[in-house]
Parts: sequence; C-alpha cells; structure tokens
Amino acid sequence: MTSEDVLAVFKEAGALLEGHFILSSGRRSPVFLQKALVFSRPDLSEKLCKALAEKLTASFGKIDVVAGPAVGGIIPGYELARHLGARAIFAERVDGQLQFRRGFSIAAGERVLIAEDIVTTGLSFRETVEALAKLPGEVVGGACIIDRSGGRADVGCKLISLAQVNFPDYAPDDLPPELQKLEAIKPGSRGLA
Ligand SMILES: O=P(O)(O)OC[C@H]1O[C@H](OP(=O)(O)OP(=O)(O)O)[C@H](O)[C@@H]1O
Ligand SMILES: O=C(O)c1cc(=O)[nH]c(=O)[nH]1
Ligand SMILES: [Mg+2]
Repeated sequence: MTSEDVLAVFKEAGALLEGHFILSSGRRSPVFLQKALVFSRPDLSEKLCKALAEKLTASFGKIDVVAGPAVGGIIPGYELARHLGARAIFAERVDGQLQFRRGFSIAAGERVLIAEDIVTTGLSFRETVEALAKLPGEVVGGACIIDRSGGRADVGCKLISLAQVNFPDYAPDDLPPELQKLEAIKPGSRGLA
C-alpha cells in the first residue's frame, strides 16, 4: 500500500480530522488522525496490518512478541501479531509511566517488535523501548501504521511504517493565526486520570 492508499483508508473511516488538536507531546496541529475510528472497523484494521506485517517479515524475520503502548497501540499490536504468528502484549500508564501489567511476560531470547498506531515525535515509542528494557527479550525493531514525522522521529530502534506523512505541528506558544482562532481539543489518553 502507498501512503496515499493508507490515508484513503483513514478518510473512508472518517478519521482524517481538521481543526485544532493538542497532540500527546503537547504540540498542536490542524490535522488529527483519529485511528480509533479506523480500528473500530475490523476489515480496515486487517487490511492495514496485513500489509504492514508483510513489510515487517521482510525486514525483521521471525517475531515472537508484539508489544504496543495503550491505548492506541493495543489493536494494531494484536492485529499485527495475528498476521505475524506472534503473541500480543501491551503497556499501560501507571502514574504516567508505561508498565507491562496483567501477567504479561517475555522469555529470555524472545524477539520483540514494538507496535504503534501513529508516531509524531517518537516520545511514546521511546517510552515503550524504556519499559521493555526492564524485561527479558530482544527488541528487534518497531512498526507503526502512520509516521507523521516523515521518517525524522528518533524512536530508539529501527522503525518500519506503512505510511509516512508530513502534517504540520507547532509549539503551543508559536501557533499560526488560523489555529489561534480555534478552540483546541485533546483526543488522546496521555495525562487523563
Ligand atoms: O510520537 P508521539 O509524539 O509520542 O505521538 C504519538 C502517540 O500519541 C498517541 O497516543 P496518546 O498518548 O495521544 O494516547 P492514545 O494512545 O490513547 O491515543 C498515539 O497513539 C501515539 O502513542
Ligand atoms: O501526536 C499525536 O498525539 C497523535 C497524532 C495523530 O494524528 N493521531 C493520534 O492519535 N495521535
Ligand atoms: Mg498512543
């Protein structure tokens, strides 16, 4: 699939939003990819993750465990694991820090792939790398559906994306006039109680 094909899937799901959004990193953007609307469609989730899994097998070989950060990484992590013949686990925030709970474990020597929905600054991805450093297993690389950084984000390991885009984002104190006029909304879960 090309990046245009992937954006067409987001459009089909009504997930390509325009307005004034507060991103997970605190940066602001006039564009938001509401992946939850895509992942609410099993047919679309399967199509995207099957195509991504094919790229991953070519780059990383066998994967034993797919690990995604909640909330956004859970469904693509599970669906990728299904196509890769791996198992899926997720990390969730406890007092702001990502932890693997719920009895999830990784055995020594297992090959681990980090799965994300969207990468913007790479912050959430790097936090997942840190959480995995406390567990056995070898992180062989990472995957995301859409890399909003156009390939520039440093995620702390090799990242394979299904699509790369270059949507603008801004520091909150450096907004263009058209964003200053719009009320900002924060769709993601970071920082929620
Ligand atoms: O590369 P970054 O700058 O970290 O941005 C991308 C992250 O932002 C979103 O998560 P968010 O924390 O908004 O919560 P969600 O997973 O519940 O959507 C998304 O799911 C990624 O995890
Ligand atoms: O950077 C983010 O927080 C982010 C951007 C985006 O387009 N979609 C999303 O779910 N998160
Ligand atoms: Mg997330």
